[in-house]
Amino acid sequence: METAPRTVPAIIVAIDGPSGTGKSSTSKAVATALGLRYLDTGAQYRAITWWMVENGIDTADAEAVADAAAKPEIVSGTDPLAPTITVDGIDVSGPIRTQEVTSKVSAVSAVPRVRTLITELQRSIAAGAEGGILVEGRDIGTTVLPDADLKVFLTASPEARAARRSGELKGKEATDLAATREALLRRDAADSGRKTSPLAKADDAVEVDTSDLTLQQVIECVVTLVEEKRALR
Ligand SMILES: Nc1ncnc2c1ncn2[C@@H]1O[C@H](COP(=O)(O)OP(=O)(O)OP(=O)(O)O)[C@@H](O)[C@H]1O
Ligand SMILES: Nc1ccn([C@@H]2O[C@H](COP(=O)(O)O)[C@@H](O)[C@H]2O)c(=O)n1
Repeated sequence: METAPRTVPAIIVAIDGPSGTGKSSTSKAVATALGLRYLDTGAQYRAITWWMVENGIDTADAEAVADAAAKPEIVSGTDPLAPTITVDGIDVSGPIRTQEVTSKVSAVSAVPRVRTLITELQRSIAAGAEGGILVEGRDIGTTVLPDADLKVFLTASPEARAARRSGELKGKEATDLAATREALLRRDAADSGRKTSPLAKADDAVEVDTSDLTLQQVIECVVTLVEEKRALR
């Protein structure tokens, strides 16, 4: 008797956590290893922030941001080996990483209308990912995909995160460790303190403290968690 080939059911994985805890690096590697699509939701909030700046909208004016929020068309490519992000057809993968965008993104992402629109976009991308998807951000497990099969919440000490970020910036911008640490903590405080869908750990998320783990160890840990979930389905 012929047996049908065993298909792996699509799995939805949510990875959340504060800035610099390793969400993007871990998520891309895990999605690549397991054949999942990958969505960087921070890039989407950065993209809408970039558009506001480009179009002269005061990002501190929540009403102006809300009024303009539906205008840009944001498109995310979900190949974990080459994720892409465009706004109205323009590749913004570089410009969304500037200091200016980083310093303004928390204000823009706190505007409820922005969150509603971006959350809808994220849910439609996840629903269309036939082979499963890994979505990383701040509110994926709590709000965007509360029924995700696996939720992981990455943490790391502010010192470890600042050291990692300073390592990235070396040679490009000033690498003052204390200033980097303060900037990270300021962004976390704004993201955790907003009213709508703040940065938070879902009750059913597995917390992984990455402070003393190498990136490879974190990747292996998350791969194991996904494989355990898959085995149960
Ligand atoms: N466990 C780890 N050990 C050492 N370095 C790490 C580890 N995890 C990530 N890194 C490094 O830390 C930096 C930040 O990682 P990454 O961008 O993945 O974090 P993030 O949580 O996605 O940050 P953000 O939310 O600000 O986008 C990168 O340079 C990455 O290579
Ligand atoms: N689910 C999310 C993801 C991100 N944000 C906001 O975007 C900022 C940038 O995120 P990075 O991961 O690229 O650093 C982040 O500071 C948040 O303000 C969000 O609100 N929800």
